[in-house]
Amino acid sequence: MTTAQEQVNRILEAYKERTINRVFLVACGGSSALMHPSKYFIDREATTITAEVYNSNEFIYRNPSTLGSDSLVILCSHKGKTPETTEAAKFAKGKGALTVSLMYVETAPLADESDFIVNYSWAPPGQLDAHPEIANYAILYRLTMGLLAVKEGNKKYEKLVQSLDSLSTVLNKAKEQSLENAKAYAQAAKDEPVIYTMASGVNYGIAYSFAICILMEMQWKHSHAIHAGEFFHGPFEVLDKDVPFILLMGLDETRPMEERALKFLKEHGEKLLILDAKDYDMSGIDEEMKGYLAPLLLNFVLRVYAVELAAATGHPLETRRYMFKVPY
Ligand SMILES: O=P(O)(O)OC[C@H]1O[C@](O)(CO)[C@@H](O)[C@@H]1O
Repeated sequence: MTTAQEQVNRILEAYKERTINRVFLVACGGSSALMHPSKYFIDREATTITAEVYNSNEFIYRNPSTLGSDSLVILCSHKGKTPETTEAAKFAKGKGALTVSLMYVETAPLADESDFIVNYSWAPPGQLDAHPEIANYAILYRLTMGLLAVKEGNKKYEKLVQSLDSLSTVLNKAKEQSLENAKAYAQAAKDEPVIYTMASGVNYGIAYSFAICILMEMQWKHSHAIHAGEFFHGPFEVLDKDVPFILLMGLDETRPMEERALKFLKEHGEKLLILDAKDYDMSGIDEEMKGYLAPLLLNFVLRVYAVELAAATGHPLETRRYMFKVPY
């Protein structure tokens, strides 16, 4: 097997051979959540290229009229077996798009329907990946920052590659710093029937994945990922001293929205978990990359909390009643 970096390099070469003016980021569930930071990056930095995040099934039903030979479609599925995502790759290829699929296995139905694949590194929740610099979030940034480097001369790709060398150290320190707090939080929150998550900008996808994958899928707790700007347009009405909220504070341009939500949460709520990227040591990460890489840090820290929550609830993260068990 070639290394993920070699696979990425080949894809960056392939970008040079074609016109690309639109990126579709297509996946389901947790794999969809991890596409959001890359859309944020393209929205902020690209001058000629746009990006959209689609659920795989909706991508086919909605059938965007701009999907065609000038499109890059990036798909992701952990084991490359989610049927909607394989169908979406086939659909995109049929429209003439360049299809690139991420998965952590070497062979899978999704690979068969894609022009290129990247095999990313993967570790179970809360465990430090031996190679976080080539885990899924990092690969997505390599592919999207690499795209803007190739097509628009954007300089962030080099800064990304250098910064990713320090990611392992950053995450290691974050785990040490979080473990005791995570254990205490898990004891306090284990019997809560509902926990809301909130974030904005580059971190919204992280809040979404913690709500739908960790709390709902893996802990069977009610949840909803609330956008920090949308909080004031409905959701804040449920806030009270006994309603738990998790707020992610990032380092990106939308942080003022999270700060506004924090102020209100502190005034009217009590059961709050605030995870602020500012509180972690991000030495080695380029200043210009800290905002973009904060979701990788916060996502990892949240997984440390997830492991402790599962231990406290006695509900293993692997337990499912429907997923992969009944027809759907
Ligand atoms: O397509 P993937 O990434 O293999 O996803 C399969 C499942 O894994 C999750 O991402 C997390 O368990 C779910 O949301 C999804 O249904």
